Amino acid sequence: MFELDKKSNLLELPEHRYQLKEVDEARMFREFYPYEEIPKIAFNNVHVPVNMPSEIWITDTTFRDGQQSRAPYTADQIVKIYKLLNRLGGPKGIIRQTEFFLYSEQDRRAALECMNLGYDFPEVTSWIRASKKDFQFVKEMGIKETGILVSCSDYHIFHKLHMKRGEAIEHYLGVVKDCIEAGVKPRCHFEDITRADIFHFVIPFARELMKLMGETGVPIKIRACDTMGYGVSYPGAMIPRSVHGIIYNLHKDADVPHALLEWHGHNDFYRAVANSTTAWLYGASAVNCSLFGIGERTGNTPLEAMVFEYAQLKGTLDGMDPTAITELAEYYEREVGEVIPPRTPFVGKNFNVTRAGIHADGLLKNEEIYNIFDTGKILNRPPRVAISNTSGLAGIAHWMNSNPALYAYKGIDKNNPLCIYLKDWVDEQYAQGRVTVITDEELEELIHVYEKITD
Ligand SMILES: CC(C)C(=O)C(=O)O
Repeated sequence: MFELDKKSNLLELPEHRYQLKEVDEARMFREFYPYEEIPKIAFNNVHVPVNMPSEIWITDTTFRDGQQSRAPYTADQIVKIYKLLNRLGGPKGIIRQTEFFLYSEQDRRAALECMNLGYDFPEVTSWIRASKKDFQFVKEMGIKETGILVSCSDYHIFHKLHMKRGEAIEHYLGVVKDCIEAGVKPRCHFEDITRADIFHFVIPFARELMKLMGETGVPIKIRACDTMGYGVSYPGAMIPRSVHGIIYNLHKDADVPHALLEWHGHNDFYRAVANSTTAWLYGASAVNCSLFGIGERTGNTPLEAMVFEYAQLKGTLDGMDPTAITELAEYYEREVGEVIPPRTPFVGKNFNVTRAGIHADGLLKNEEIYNIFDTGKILNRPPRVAISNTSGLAGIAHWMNSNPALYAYKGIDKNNPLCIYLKDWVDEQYAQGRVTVITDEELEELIHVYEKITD
């Protein structure tokens, strides 16, 4: 286990915690991020309590972070996806908000069309340049909340903004005040929080924001952005990489209410889902996600994954309709031109396709043996078997039974002569040196041949 040397000042004395600390040079947290080496996960064995809010929900960034990493959606595509998000999130609004760019005419038209549908959820919010003019514009469009970028690591403060920490806070507070004055609720995106000085920048700044909230009576949201996907959820891991540490301290040391705390993750180290669930468990009501995880670089937390995390944690889907996930995936592949990798959980073409004969045999005897849940009922995707050299007669019979195109053969037994005919052909293929799986189309064609021979 990686341990820091004793001189490390990462363990702060409590009385120093809430004070902004000016530094002459950017603090790059080289102990964790040496750059020319793999980042390190350090442990100090500080454990914080699980404290899941009674109400948790999902917010969506498909049209913001999602669109940053791909060709823009057309307005019609946005409206179609928005409608499906509404159906997926259900009447209780488990998918509570979604955020829109408002830069181009097309962005604005799409946002207005979605608002005109009159749905309660997901609420349309915005993402704009932080200027008085743009806040006014958001207000005029009837949008009640906007995201504002408040980058919080020295990487950004020193090397992008060329400011000192105090200056950055002054600047951000000015922007937030302008937003409130324009009559729009601010959502502060704490960019790069997993490389930020939590006790000497993040907490003092969050406390200033909470003070402003007290003075104005306007709720100020804090979105903790793990911009580079460095966050970890391991017990005893050190801040600023510890997701639970960040959420716990924002709630406890800066008094940010659960309902105003949100987590935004990235998947650079394959941790986006676990980190988002951790944020819920340790006190953030909201996790920000994008459909199929489409977002900058390796992407964001996949929204569909958090639907299933929600259902598992809460023991209920709470009115969400996951069959909309299947429709969204089909729509993305058919109309949006996105290729969903076939092994992607819940949505990939093969997520519940079994290949090995022994597994297919089990699936045929009892579906539950090799299917994660009733994917037919919950996602409208019954489990399937793909045919290969290991499928066997049972696999072929299951493939026939689960193929909607072969309705006439429903209930066919593995000893039926047609199954034996197909298996002989499959065996012959592999005997001749084939290395790929057999496609549905090939087998369907062969069935037509068999029907003709036996007619
Ligand atoms: C730009 C910010 C808000 C972001 O999306 C992130 O930090 O990932």
